[in-house]
Amino acid sequence: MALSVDRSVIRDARRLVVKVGSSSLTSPTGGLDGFRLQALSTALARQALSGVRVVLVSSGAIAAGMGPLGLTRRPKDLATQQAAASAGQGQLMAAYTNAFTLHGVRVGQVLLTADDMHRRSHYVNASRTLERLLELEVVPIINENDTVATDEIRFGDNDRLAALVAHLVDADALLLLSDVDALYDGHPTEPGSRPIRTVTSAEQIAAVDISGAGSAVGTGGMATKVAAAQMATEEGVSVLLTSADKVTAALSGDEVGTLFVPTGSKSPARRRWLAHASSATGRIVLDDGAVDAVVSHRTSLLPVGITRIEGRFTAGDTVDLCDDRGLVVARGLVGYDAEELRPLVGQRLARGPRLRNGAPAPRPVVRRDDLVVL
Ligand SMILES: Nc1ncnc2c1ncn2[C@@H]1O[C@H](COP(=O)(O)OP(=O)(O)O)[C@@H](O)[C@H]1O
Ligand SMILES: N[C@@H](CCC(=O)OP(=O)(O)O)C(=O)O
Repeated sequence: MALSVDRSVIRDARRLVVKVGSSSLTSPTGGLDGFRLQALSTALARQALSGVRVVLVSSGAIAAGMGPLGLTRRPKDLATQQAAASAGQGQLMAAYTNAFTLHGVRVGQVLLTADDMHRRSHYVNASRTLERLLELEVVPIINENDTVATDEIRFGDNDRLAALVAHLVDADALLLLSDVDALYDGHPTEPGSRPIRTVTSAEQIAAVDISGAGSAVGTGGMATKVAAAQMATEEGVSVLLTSADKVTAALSGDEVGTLFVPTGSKSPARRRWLAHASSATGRIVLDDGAVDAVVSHRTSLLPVGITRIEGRFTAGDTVDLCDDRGLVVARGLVGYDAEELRPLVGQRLARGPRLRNGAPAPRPVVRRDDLVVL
């Protein structure tokens, strides 16, 4: 696959997801910075008016809610974060609605929790809604539904959410806008740190220090941005990371920021969901023969290859398929309830489609079309 390392892929993207972090929308004392939000909205409205399908993933609800709640620092406990998000999300959407409306562009609020991605039916529903908004030439503005997201069902950060949205809407490109203009080969505050212009593989930046704390109002930090870029590029999406004040240059394809080049090609939507958005409710341990069959030959998983099952899953759930050392080698939709499958574990098939006791051969535990090798 020819490596496209120039930024025209961002300029020419017909479907573009843009993620903007809290630090790029708020003033140093917290609260929304109307000027910065307006500047971003103008750039994105112009892109939308040129015919590009734009989806905005915007942080900033918690930061926007700090002022009204009299908070001078980002709250650390979940309940106060949720209260701040509740007070701030409305302000965030009001500001975006006014800013985009100045350009005659309509926006729509979409709040998601990780559960909306984990459940296949919810994922398909979110995809359908976003598709309809784009057809109606509305710019969807997405944020995590912080007010109802509990620890178990949080995305945790909008960088990961943005990568999942890029999969969901079949984006050509993902633009990550932050308070730093690129990924640096060391913490940007360290003397001698230099921007990395192009990333072609995870190995290339494995040694880069991205652990440094993010902004006072942010959640993700650089680690979540790199993880999001890798999740997107695995599925053929080009990713550009730069600062929000460079959005116009980025959308023009100028040589700004760090470009993460696609490392894989787009897989079918169902496999994309299985590999990145689904969440396993159980584990099935395979013997070596079954691992080879599933991983190397992409066959369905039959009871005979199973040595153990863990968890209380039901038919249709997502389960992890592991080898005997516990390494997850694949993920798939299981065709049995755990209690129904337990007695069949290890069952040897007689020759042909019958068990030794003459009973008809059981249906596959995970059909080949319902599994993805990780
Ligand atoms: N190697 C690195 N290159 C660039 N920035 C880094 C690096 N390591 C840590 N950072 C920090 O990550 C921060 C961006 O994360 P964050 O503050 O959460 O932004 P946002 O609010 O946009 O999500 C930068 O401000 C920077 O201080
Ligand atoms: N949903 C949260 C954003 C969480 C988040 O990822 O923030 P950031 O690291 O600034 O992108 C909010 O709106 O404040």
